[in-house]
Amino acid sequence: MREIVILGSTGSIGRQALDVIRRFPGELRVAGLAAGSNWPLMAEQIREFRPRVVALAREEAARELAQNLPPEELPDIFWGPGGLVTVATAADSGVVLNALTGTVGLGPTVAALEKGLDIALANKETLVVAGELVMKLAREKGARILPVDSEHSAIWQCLAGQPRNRVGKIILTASGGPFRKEPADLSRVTVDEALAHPNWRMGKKITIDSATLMNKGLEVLEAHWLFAVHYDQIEVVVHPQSIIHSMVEFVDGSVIAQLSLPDMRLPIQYALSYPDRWPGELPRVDWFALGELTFEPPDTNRFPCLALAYAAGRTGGTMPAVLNAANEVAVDAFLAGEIDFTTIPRLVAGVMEEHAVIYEPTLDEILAADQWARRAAREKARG
Ligand SMILES: NC(=O)C1=CN([C@@H]2O[C@H](COP(=O)(O)OP(=O)(O)OC[C@H]3O[C@@H](n4cnc5c(N)ncnc54)[C@H](OP(=O)(O)O)[C@@H]3O)[C@@H](O)[C@H]2O)C=CC1
Ligand SMILES: CC(=O)[C@@H](O)[C@H](O)COP(=O)(O)O
Ligand SMILES: [Mn+2]
Repeated sequence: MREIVILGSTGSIGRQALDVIRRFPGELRVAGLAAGSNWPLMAEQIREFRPRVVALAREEAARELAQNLPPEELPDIFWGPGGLVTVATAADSGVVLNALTGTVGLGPTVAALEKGLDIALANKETLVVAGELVMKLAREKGARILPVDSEHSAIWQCLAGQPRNRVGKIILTASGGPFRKEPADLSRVTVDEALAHPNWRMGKKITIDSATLMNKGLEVLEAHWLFAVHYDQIEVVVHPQSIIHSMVEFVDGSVIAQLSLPDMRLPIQYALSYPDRWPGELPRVDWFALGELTFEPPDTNRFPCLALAYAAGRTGGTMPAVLNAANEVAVDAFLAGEIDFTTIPRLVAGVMEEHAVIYEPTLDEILAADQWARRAAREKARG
């Protein structure tokens, strides 16, 4: 029986992970859960999955949770960043699934790795912000980082059994988002339009990132760290159907791709079953109903965030943390109706231009750069 801790259990990935666990009661059991403010859903999850330990973002939410569960069903309840770390390190073995959104995912990832625990990583911001430190820590502690992001799960599967020094390039597929072709003027798109992803139902932050193509940019950095490939070896190809989740081209010109219907339960399940594959009833590709699979280059004039992410990755040091933090603030401001869609890349670029990069930063220097970028981005968002 594999013990699973889920950080972000009330979110899109967290809920789908619990659905996977529900399907494999003989293989997986929930040891701990953590979430932000959604205590009513957390209460339901506790009743069904009986974790030993849980955490919420704030003390008031934790109190509400405790008051709304019968004493015999009460797990140990914690809160705040410390609570996240307590839950992340609650098991002595098994897998910690990090499905938190944003930089808040970094602290518990580091804590779990320090303890030598394997991480199933959906929270791409962890690697964007501190990829070098996180990968080094995982190597030192003998812990595995199991990719959950669909593209990185695909690449991981394509690389299985292949010589790592024979990779020519990684081809990251992108849906292109809801504004791939239109409208011509992106400054007037609404929040609802930006949240209408053509293929995936996800949390708000990643859905806006998909619409700006920042999601693909963050995934370029994530691939760089996970698979130790240079930025010149990572190509983004727009594939609007989201059936091919990514590909690897080897030095002899052969290309291996991973295909499936767009359903995150598959990469989640693979990370939790690895190195095995478990039989299941997730929807299958119907080849004759599929229609065309098409490919086109990304338009970086229309979507400058992709180029900004490559630039931040190539610069290195604290720049990726600044890119990520400025983007988090910009996305929040767009969702709150404070800035328009085209201001997101302009704001991120402006903050990056003002940043004095620290190379080979410590974790504290990365966190300080993150805080600086948030302040700078908030000022710009206020105009
Ligand atoms: N959704 C998807 O299909 C995919 C997501 N990813 C990545 O996975 C991660 C999660 O995405 P997604 O599931 O869509 O996001 P959601 O917004 O749906 O869920 C985020 C989760 O994090 C919790 N959370 C937020 N802030 C805090 C905090 N301060 N302390 C504790 N918990 C907190 C939320 O709790 P609450 O709701 O209770 O506030 C929620 O459980 C992101 O990094 C995303 O980029 C990657 C590939 C696909
Ligand atoms: C499901 C998943 O992994 C998302 O990151 C997805 O890739 C978003 O789609 P885009 O290709 O539009 O960014
Ligand atoms: Mn992805």
